[in-house]
Amino acid sequence: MSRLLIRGARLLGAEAADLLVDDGVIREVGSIRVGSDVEVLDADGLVALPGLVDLHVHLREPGREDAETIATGSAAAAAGGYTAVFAMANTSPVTDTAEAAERVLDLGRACGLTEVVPVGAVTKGLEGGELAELGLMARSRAAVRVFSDDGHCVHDARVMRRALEYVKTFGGVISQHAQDPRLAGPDACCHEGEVSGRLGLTGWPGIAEESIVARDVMLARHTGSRVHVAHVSTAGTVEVIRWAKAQGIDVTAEVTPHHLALTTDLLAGYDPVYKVNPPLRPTEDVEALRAALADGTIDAVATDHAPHARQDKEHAFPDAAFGMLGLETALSVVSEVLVQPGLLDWAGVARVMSSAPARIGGLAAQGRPLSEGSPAHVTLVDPDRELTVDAAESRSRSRNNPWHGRTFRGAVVATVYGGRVTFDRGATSRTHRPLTTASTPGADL
Ligand SMILES: NC(=O)N[C@@H](CC(=O)O)C(=O)O
Repeated sequence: MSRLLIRGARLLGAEAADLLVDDGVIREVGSIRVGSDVEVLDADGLVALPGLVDLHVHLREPGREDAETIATGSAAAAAGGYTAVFAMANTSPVTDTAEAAERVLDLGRACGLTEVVPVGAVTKGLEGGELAELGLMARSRAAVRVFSDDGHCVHDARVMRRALEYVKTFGGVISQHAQDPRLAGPDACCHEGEVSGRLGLTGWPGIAEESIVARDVMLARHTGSRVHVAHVSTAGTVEVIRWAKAQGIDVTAEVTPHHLALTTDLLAGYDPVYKVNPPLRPTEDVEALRAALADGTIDAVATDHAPHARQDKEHAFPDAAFGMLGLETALSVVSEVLVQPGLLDWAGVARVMSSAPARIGGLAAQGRPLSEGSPAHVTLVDPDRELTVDAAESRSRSRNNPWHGRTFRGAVVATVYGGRVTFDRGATSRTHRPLTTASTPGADL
C-alpha cells in the first residue's frame, strides 16, 4: 500500500504536526520530510479528528437498492467524514441471521470506503415476538455486537428482558427504538402538542419514548446488561438517562443532528422531508438535547441516515415514509449548533462522533487518538469553511435532504480510512495558509 503524509494537521490538545501513514497505520507524528513517492494531504489549518463513527444508518441493501445501496451509502459516509457506520437491520430480508450479517459485512468490505458494521435484529423479522439468532450472529464472521429492531420498538418487556440477558453473555448491547406502540401507533407522525393540533396530524407524544426508556433502564439494572437508547428526542428521556447513569446503570444514548437542530414548527408547510421517526420536537427539547450531549448524559451523535425513494417520500404528509438523510451533513450541523456557540470544542466532537460511538459499538480499531501505532482513520475538518447544501450533489441515491439550501460553517475536507483517502474536497490542492493560533496551535481545540 502506498504511503500518505498528512501535512500540518491541528491535532487535539497538541501542536500542529505531520502524520506519516504506511500500510494503514500511523507510523510517525511530528515534523516529517518525505520524498516524492508519498501522496500528500495538505492539512494546514485543518483539525484532524479520529475518523467519525456512526452507530445508526440505513443503507437499504438488500431490498431497496432504489433508495440506497451499500456502495452509495458508503460514499455518502466517506463524504461525511465517517470511517465506520453501523447498518441497521430493517432491510429486506431483515438482518436476523448470521448469513445476512456476513453478507452486509462482505458488501461493505468490497466497497472499501468505510467500515460497514452490520447491526443484528433483536427479533425475527423485526416482529417483536421470537428472538433472532443473536448468538449465531455474534459468533459469525460479522461478530455482531449491536442488536436493534430499529424502526420498531422491542415493546414486549419479557422479550426485551431475554434479549438483554442473552447479549450480556458476549458483551453485546441492545439499541432500542423507544416508542410504545400503544401510545404512538403507526399513524403518529408529528410531535403531540400545539402544532399537531393545529395541523390536524396524529400526535406522537414524548411519553411514548420516555416510558419505554424508563422501563428499559430498569430492565438493564435487573439483568446487569447494557442498553443503548437510539435517537433520543425529548427532555424527559434525558432526565431518565441522567437518573439511570447516576444509579450506575449501564445505559448509553445517541441523538441525531436533526433533533439537535430542527423543531416541530417546520411541519407548518406539510413538507414530508421533515417527517421523521421520532418526530421533530419543540425548542425546549432541542435545547435539553444539546445540553445533554455537552454534559455527557447523551454519549454520541448518530445520524439515523434514512434514505427514501421519491415514490415513498413525496406524498401527503401522513402517507410519506419516515426519515431523512444525514451522513454528509452531520459534522457541519454539529459544528453550527454546538461548536460555534461554545457548547462543544473539537475534542468534544471527537468524543461524541468518534470515540464514544466506537466504544459503544465495540470497535477497538476506531475512535483511537491519532498517535503512532493507531490505525489511520482520520477526518480532516475546516472549522471555518462554509458549506451550502445542495441535495442534487449528494452521494446518496436518495434526495430526502432536510438541509437543502442551508449554509453551515465548518465542513469535512478529507477522510482517510485505513490509510486510503476516501474523500477529498480539495485537501491535495489547497494553498498553504498560516494556522489561526500560531503560537499555540491546538490550544483552542
Ligand atoms: N428514522 C426514520 O424516520 N426512519 C427509519 C426507521 C424508523 O425509525 O422509523 C427508516 O428506516 O426509514
